[in-house]
Amino acid sequence: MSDNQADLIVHARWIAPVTPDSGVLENHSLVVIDGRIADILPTPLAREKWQADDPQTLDSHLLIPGLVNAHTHAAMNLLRGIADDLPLMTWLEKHIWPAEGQFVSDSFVYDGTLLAAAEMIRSGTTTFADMYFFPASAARATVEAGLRASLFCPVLDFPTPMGGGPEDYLRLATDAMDQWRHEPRIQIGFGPHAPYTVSDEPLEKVLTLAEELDVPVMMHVHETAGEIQMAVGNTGERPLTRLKELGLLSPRLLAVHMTQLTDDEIALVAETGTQVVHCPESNLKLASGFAPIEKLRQAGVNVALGTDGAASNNDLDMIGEARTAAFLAKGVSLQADALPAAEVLKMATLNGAVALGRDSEIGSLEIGKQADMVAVDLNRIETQPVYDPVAQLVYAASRDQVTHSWVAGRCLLANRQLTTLNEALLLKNAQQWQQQIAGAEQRD
Ligand SMILES: CSC[C@H]1O[C@@H](n2cnc3c(O)ncnc32)[C@H](O)[C@@H]1O
Ligand SMILES: [Zn+2]
Repeated sequence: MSDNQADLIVHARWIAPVTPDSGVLENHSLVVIDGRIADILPTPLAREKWQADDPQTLDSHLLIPGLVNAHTHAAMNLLRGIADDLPLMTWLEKHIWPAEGQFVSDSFVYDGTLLAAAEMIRSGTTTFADMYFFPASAARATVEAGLRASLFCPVLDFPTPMGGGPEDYLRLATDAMDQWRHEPRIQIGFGPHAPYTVSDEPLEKVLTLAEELDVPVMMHVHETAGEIQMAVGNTGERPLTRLKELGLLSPRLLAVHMTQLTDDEIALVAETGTQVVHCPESNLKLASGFAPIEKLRQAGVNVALGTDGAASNNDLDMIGEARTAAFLAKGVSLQADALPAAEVLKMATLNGAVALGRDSEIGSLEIGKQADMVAVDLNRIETQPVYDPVAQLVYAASRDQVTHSWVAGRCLLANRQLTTLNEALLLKNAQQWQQQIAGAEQRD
């Protein structure tokens, strides 16, 4: 027996490390020490070289890097189904913003983020990028769930339950950065909502602070044709031109949606190294348009994948989102080879980590990186037989096939059981919020 003691060993039927030249490894094992990947090697060798108290043998499973949901509004899980089948601005102005104005609070965000965390863990996400109110409550929920998050603090021109205006929002954001700077699983950034809700002066302050503090910035950009028409009507300029003039286009910016792009704008996004986050299901459901993903990729832009919030998607299922992204890219480009399965898996993992500036730690399964990974059982009627495990994951598997999840080597899902969260309590809280919110809607 070997004297190389590991904290965790996973013997997997397949491992997709999402590294440039490794493809899919068959009958390999992944070894974890102190939360990091210490070794990846053929299982017979691993059995000789390493030992662990409770090795996991997952002999019909594909092990992948934890999925990185690069854009969501986690607490909006409590608003799932409140307003459907509407275009963006009607949805926001007539339903979502009034509901948020009435109900969003510290406890709403804490309970909503915990509910979302459970859904994310059960569907293979280990890191999420969130843009929502009361980020300190979201951070508390994230730490309790054991997930990793990049929390983008809102900045808007107008008052909300969280603050009276830009000065408040900027102060709250820098306070949150200070408060969470010692928690390695939490990253805090700035989240100016959109070009149509944030004026030039606060955007200039966001840029100065983001550069000074070296943090990322996330913004909804070019989500609909209406957004462009409104900006051109009011200022004569398209929003992306304005952001360029303000100096915001850079690798620090995660531009979410980007469904309306000219070829020149695609070149500009590529030149400036701006990150794009694609949310195909939200764009489809709100009838916002289609992001030209294949053109962006061909231009060398890093494209990550996000679900957006559960009130516009209506789920936080990154496996489903990956399938939609692949099909949509093929449909929009009329090229069947657009966004192949391995590329879309990279978009859902490593590209998200790159967009968040966290790829030295997460996004792929490599020695030295954090042991953030999930196992998907392919031994189901729906995914047998297996010729290509990554194609099976993207084109045929469902999120309920995610059996195990680990963040920094800590198990958050074991045989589909949540280990950090109390499912019964989450359900009870969700139902209580529904009664309160639906009751108020009836009285209005
Ligand atoms: C400033 S906190 C986030 C803010 O964004 C709203 N929101 C959710 N989804 C979208 C979307 O697709 N486009 C624009 N704004 C969105 C959310 O309700 C919060 O108010
Ligand atoms: Zn959004």
